Amino acid sequence: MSMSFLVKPSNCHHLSLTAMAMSSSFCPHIPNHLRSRPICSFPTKPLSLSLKAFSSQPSNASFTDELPARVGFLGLGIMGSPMAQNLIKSGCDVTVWNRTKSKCDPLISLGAKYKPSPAEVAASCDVTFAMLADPESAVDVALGEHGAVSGMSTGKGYVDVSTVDVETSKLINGHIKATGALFLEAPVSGSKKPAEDGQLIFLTAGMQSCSFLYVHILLGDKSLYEIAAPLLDIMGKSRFYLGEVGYGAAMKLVVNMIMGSMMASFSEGLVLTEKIGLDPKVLVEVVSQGAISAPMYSLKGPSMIQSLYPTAFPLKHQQKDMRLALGLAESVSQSTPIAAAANELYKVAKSHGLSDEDFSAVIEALKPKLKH
Ligand SMILES: NC(=O)C1=CN([C@@H]2O[C@H](COP(=O)(O)OP(=O)(O)OC[C@H]3O[C@@H](n4cnc5c(N)ncnc54)[C@H](OP(=O)(O)O)[C@@H]3O)[C@@H](O)[C@H]2O)C=CC1
Ligand SMILES: O=CC(=O)O
Repeated sequence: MSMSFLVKPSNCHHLSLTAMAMSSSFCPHIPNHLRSRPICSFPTKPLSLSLKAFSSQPSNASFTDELPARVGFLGLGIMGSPMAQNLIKSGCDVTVWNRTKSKCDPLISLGAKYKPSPAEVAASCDVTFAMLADPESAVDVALGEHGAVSGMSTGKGYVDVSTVDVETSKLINGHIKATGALFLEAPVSGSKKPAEDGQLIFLTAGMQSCSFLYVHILLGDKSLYEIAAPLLDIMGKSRFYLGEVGYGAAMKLVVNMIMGSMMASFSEGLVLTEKIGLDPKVLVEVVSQGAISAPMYSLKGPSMIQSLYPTAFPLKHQQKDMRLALGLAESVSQSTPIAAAANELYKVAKSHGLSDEDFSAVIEALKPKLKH
């Protein structure tokens, strides 16, 4: 039997841990030069076990009223821009960076500072957020040349809110913590509108594990979660702390695996309704009144019927999440046949040039004539 504890280390002797680097070796996007580096440091003695049982729970309480003085934001796409905007509007001192510099301009007009690299943002801020497209870009921005890690040091924190796989999150965690800084993974549930409205749901985790015989010990504390809490509360409506790094990423992938399958199934219902001569608008109405009602169907159904897919959540990201969720299921030999079938539909949609449309464009993969 394995048990989990929160461990509060009271001393800071550091130990390089290569096991995590090895665990990342099956991650094809991880650059070779990072695979062999010792990537993780953590306090080793004395391990003063506080023995507080590990738990996951939603929280709405703020741990502190104080906002971190300087906040960095890397990645200003559909999600990153409104999230950073909400921080600026709430009075935070925000410094931004984006690969395509022009996306920084609207935020600079709102009062944000600009630095020309992730390293310089991290070096000039107390807490730096990253909202990148996928595992490859999250690794590039954190660990690449002039990446955020080069600007991190003791007393700083890095919060990765991108949707990535468990191995990527652990890899970035290891490199950030090796600088003496703190790491929190905090992917979000909620799309463009919830990001604009400050209504996101954060799925966070920041500890790391170590096994002694049959005892599974969690190392680290929740301090970055507590420091970042007021910022998360500006951008979101709720936050969950799920313990060990990887559980936030995994929860997000499970949620999006369900969402991707739901959208594929809804798409089949809409095209079948139309084909048999029923009005798909009525289907949307019927669904909205019953037990399978979901905001997503009511929100996206009417535009799907008109073959319109204004992008809130790009289809390429939904397919990425299906792929990563299937990998997660594979890692524990769990059968997920519905998600696997849905993933095929997203792949077909991508092959027809629908990657940058909203993920509801997956319905086009079911039509004899594709929109594009
Ligand atoms: N949109 C949504 O509804 C939601 C998205 N998510 C997740 O949030 C993350 C961001 O999504 P979203 O904002 O929609 O995506 P976008 O595609 O709009 O933005 C992606 C961001 O990543 C940057 N980027 C991509 N590749 C690289 C790279 N190689 N190096 C540096 N920067 C790079 C882009 O920079 P550039 O501008 O230069 O291209 C951009 O800032 C994804 O992981 C997604 O799965 C989570 C919840 C909801
Ligand atoms: O990841 C997408 C979302 O809507 O959540």
